[in-house]
Amino acid sequence: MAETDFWKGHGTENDFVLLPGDAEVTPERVRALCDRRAGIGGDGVIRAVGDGSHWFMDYYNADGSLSEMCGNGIRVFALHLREEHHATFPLEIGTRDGIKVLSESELGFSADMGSPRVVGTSTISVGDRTWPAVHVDMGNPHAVVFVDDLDDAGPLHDPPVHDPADYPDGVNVEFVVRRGPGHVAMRVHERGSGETRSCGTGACAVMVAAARADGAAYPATYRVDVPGGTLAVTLDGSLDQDGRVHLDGPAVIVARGTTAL
Ligand SMILES: N[C@@H](CCC[C@H](N)C(=O)O)C(=O)O
Repeated sequence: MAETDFWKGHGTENDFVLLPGDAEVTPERVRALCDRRAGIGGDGVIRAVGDGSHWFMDYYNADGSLSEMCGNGIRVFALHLREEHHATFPLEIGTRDGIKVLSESELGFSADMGSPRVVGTSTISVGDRTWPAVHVDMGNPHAVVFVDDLDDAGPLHDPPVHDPADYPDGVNVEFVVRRGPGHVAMRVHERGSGETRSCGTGACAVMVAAARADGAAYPATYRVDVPGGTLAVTLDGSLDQDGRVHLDGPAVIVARGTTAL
């Protein structure tokens, strides 16, 4: 594979390898880059496709599969564009789920994630345990499972079992506990990446499911704790009136270099 520049970054420890727009990307190359022992290591790869004024986040999961959207990745991508390409904000970024607008914030960056869709209910199983799940579409698919304790789901070495009729393209599964009013904590098993330290779209799905269950008054902001840190998620209006979700959190670049992987 031809040598290419790379950057490594994370948002609440959901970590990504960033590549320039002319880098060749194949599923094999994504897997090699994301390998935590033989590669750089990451939950996904982001290719920065653009011409200096229009940008597209070309996102891949660690197993080489595509996803429509990545909420933590888009903040890291925004930081990369500011540092390496002099991008100014607010900034429109294209994704497979359409255009997202990124703004600078006290925490780092805030992303307008659009209007969520609560599709219905489903079930999720791990081992001999089965829970009801709320199906939330954030552009990518999520199953939100309220549990008594975050350890209830066990070590999550294998993907939780979902109903393929509800999720024909697979699903990201969030296990959630309540910590207090407007405050939840979650673990996530990501489609294509396994258990990760955070998931931005997952935090949005969790907030939407929790606020809906709480009968929250809008705008509502929830603190969402993840193993890798804390995110703030705001729903600016009711779901019936196409309220939009805003995801706010940190972004960090930790390394840059070249790789022939
Ligand atoms: N970690 C991401 C979500 C990445 C995509 C996901 N695994 C999928 O396949 O939909 C986030 O921060 O949102």
